[in-house]
Amino acid sequence: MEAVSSRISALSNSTGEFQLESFISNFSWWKFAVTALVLVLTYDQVSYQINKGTVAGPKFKIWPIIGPFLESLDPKFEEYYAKWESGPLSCVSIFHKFVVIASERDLARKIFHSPAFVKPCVVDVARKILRPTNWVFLDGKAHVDYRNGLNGLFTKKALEIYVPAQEKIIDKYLDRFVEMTKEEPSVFFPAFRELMCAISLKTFCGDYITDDQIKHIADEYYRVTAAMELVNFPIIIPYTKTWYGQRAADMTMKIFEVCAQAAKDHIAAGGKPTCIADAWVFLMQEARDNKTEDVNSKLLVREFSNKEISEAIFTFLFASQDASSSACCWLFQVIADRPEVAAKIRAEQLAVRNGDPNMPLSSAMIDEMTYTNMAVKECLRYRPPVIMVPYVAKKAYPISESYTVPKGAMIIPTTYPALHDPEVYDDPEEFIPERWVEGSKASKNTKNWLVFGTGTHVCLGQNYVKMVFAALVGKAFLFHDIEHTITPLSEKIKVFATLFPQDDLILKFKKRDPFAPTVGA
Ligand code: HEM
Repeated sequence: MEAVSSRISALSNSTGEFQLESFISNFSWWKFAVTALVLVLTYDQVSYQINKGTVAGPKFKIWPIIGPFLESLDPKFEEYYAKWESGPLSCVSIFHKFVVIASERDLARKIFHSPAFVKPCVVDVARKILRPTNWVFLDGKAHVDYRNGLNGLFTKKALEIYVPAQEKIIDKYLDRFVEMTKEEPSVFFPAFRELMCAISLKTFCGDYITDDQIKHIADEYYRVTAAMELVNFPIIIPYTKTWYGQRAADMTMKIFEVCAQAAKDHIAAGGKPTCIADAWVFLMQEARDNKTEDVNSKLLVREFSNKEISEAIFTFLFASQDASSSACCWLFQVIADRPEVAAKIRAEQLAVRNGDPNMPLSSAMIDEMTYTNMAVKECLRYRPPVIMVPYVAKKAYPISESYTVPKGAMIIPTTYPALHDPEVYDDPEEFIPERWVEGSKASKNTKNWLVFGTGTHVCLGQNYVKMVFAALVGKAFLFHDIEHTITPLSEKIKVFATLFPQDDLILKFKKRDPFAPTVGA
């Protein structure tokens, strides 16, 4: 009996081996490749279905593996808009990245306010460009503590210190714009990027940074923006976009390091703060000498190295440059197209200077510019520079009763839909500064005001932004006639990290008598 069964098993073994052998010998490479491909494609579609769950999105990944990668290289505002309209939560999958987009106000707010589940998501290459040691990559308590230490640089008292340096730069560039467009109108997208960069750099580094360095950084900075594409090769290869971006960032941080040391020398010699670098060193000194009662300032008690200060200042430039350039383009376009708004701004600018147009700017004066501030606020609502803020789920995140964002997925709160909500803003597609008068529906519904995000990562520079823009457009329109050449693309929106007019904004600046009657007020 045993002999029979062992023969049978030997036979079946040898048959099995024979079948396996012939299977392997018949299994050519192309069959292997096809099988592997089918498995990968099936896995890609199945994991997409599992992640997608109940949220809106294509039934299948129409482009297997890559998803809408090609569209992401040239993003269109209309495509984003269609996505937001497709449901309160919608999704896309690009390569291995699964992305959930929240277009409803309360869902967006919930994400901003869920630091236990989510943290800001930067493209992989950002860690290399901003350096892994940078404070922006801190999470939880470490982030809150570091950030509280920086708050002192953006208080009302601190912002006041930076106004004279900002005014000098504003005046210089406004004169340059007149000269630049003496013969004919010019495209202003690059000019406004340079202006924004110059204002930031003067605010951050005061007179420690030279005009040549400002020009050089402004010229090179676009390489940093260009390097931050959604999908990047994980290694920085020489002469690619990411390589140029990293070089531009390193060059800028080196300049900031030298400025940080100059600020330390200035404050040590008893100098008064004039810029952010000074203010930081000054607060550090006060904390060290135990001269401050402010709990947040006490967080600055340790010695921050020049490298650390330079990295943090670079994050201010990084956070501000694209968003501020976008806001600047829309503000000038929108006001130049509306003579009645320009007229009100001019009248107010003369009034806050008590009829003396040459009175230097101050933060108290900027506070008094009620209408100008409303125009700035309305422009930030009408064309919010940042329309989506990418976060990543640190763990499975139950965002609604029916949907849990999978761990590792990107989760993106939007700002645009809340800022164009017709229930809060009548005629949301119209630019109406008056909607912000005190006590109005718009100003009471603060939950919709997502221009600067909300929660633990809310924009550190938001008060700074409002002050700079009120100061800038105030002076620009008081002293200039600004003509906008309207083209069929002026109102069309281009996405380049933030939003811009598709024709890159064509303007002409002409000096005007600040006492000239304001037509249309
Ligand atoms: C119009 C101009 C600006 C807009 C629309 C804007 C908008 C934003 C938004 C939406 C966020 C994300 C907030 C969140 O996740 O809740 C942010 C973060 C940030 N912004 Fe701004 N920003 C502007 C200019 C600036 C400027 C001028 C500075 C600095 C001088 C700045 C510094 C920062 C920093 C440091 C963060 C990160 C804060 C953190 O992670 O704790 N921003 N900004």
